[in-house]
Amino acid sequence: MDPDVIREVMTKYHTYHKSYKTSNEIAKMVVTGLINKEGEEWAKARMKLNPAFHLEKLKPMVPAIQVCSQNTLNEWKEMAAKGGGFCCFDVYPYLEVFTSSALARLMFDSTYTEQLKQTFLQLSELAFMGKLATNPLTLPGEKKEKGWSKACQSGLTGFIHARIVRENSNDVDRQRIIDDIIGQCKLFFFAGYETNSNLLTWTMIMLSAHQDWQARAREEAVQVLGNKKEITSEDLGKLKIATMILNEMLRLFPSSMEFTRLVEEETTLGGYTIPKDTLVTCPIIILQRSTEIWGKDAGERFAEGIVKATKGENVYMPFGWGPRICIAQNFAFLESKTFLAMLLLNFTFELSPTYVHAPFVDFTIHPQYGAPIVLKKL
Ligand code: HEM
Repeated sequence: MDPDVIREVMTKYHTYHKSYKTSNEIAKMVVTGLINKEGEEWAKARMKLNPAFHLEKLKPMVPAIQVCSQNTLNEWKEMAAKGGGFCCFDVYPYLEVFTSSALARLMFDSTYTEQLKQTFLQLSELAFMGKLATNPLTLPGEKKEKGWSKACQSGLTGFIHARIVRENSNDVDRQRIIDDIIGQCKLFFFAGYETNSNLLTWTMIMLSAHQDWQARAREEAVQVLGNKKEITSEDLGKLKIATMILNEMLRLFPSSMEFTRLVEEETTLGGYTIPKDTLVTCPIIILQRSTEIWGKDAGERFAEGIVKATKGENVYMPFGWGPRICIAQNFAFLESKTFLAMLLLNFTFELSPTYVHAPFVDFTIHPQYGAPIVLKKL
């Protein structure tokens, strides 16, 4: 797989379209917002959304992410207290709740209320059905999904109304704005909760297996954060070991193994003629896992950043590449680093003997049998 060919596919977004066209009704409910747009329509929508994801705009969110992290860790502390300082459980579902609650902050500036939790649960049911709906056939159970879709729609409408009222923007065509925002919210939820919980889950699994790195990351967290009550984005910027670890996790377990694009007009690529209506797949996992390119393991590879680690080559794309690169990578890092640092300050952890290493791929790469981990309160 030639990295330059992948670069070409990912960069020329007018020629290589995201291939989310489907006649399946469930998939249509799931694939909404920015990801469903092409050409000028996409460019306009992306331009509107970009500022909300600039690092400067996101920095003030760190305290709210810290509260979400603390809530999850408090639950773990309670479990540990009952077990004499130890607990053992599958961390994956808890990390999904954590990432959902952080998204609630991002989207609605709201805590993770019971009502929002219900809406997100319905959305994740829809996402699950969406994964099954990768063929054009109508699946049994679709009627139920329509019910969920309606319920999500009305749940989200409530939260958006509350925010519009709070922000006093009552002088415009509300329904149009609301429909548009709902589409984006659904997408942010689908794109954001599983990707980030996967990243944190693999990080916990791998740091359990590599205690030396866990110790290094903890030492750094203690040095940078000590007993600080409130974490800032500047603190997070100093967590170099944590950043190296997260980069390596995204190399080994990228959420998307491959990117698929649809060629709508005949074109040429890498010396080949590609006929109209062909799907082109870029399997980035092959590049990111190539021992020829990367050697055997991470070592200190990411110590001086991604450009040095890749020697400037286009071989590392966990957030995609080109104009349609992930809009929220800054948010993903703020969220993951905050949680990881707080986790390291509160617990040591190792793999449960029941853990089975079985990376499983549907839309994302996650552990097929969960992530049972033994945590010890520090
Ligand atoms: C570790 C976390 C994440 C990873 C690894 C990740 C990965 C990706 C990748 C690979 C793409 C490009 C897909 C393609 O080109 O086919 C993408 C796009 C996107 N991501 Fe993320 N993502 C993460 C977190 C998030 C979060 C938290 C959000 C929302 C809050 C989000 C929202 C989006 C959106 C809206 C797009 C579409 C951009 C466009 O088409 O212009 N992602 N993401």
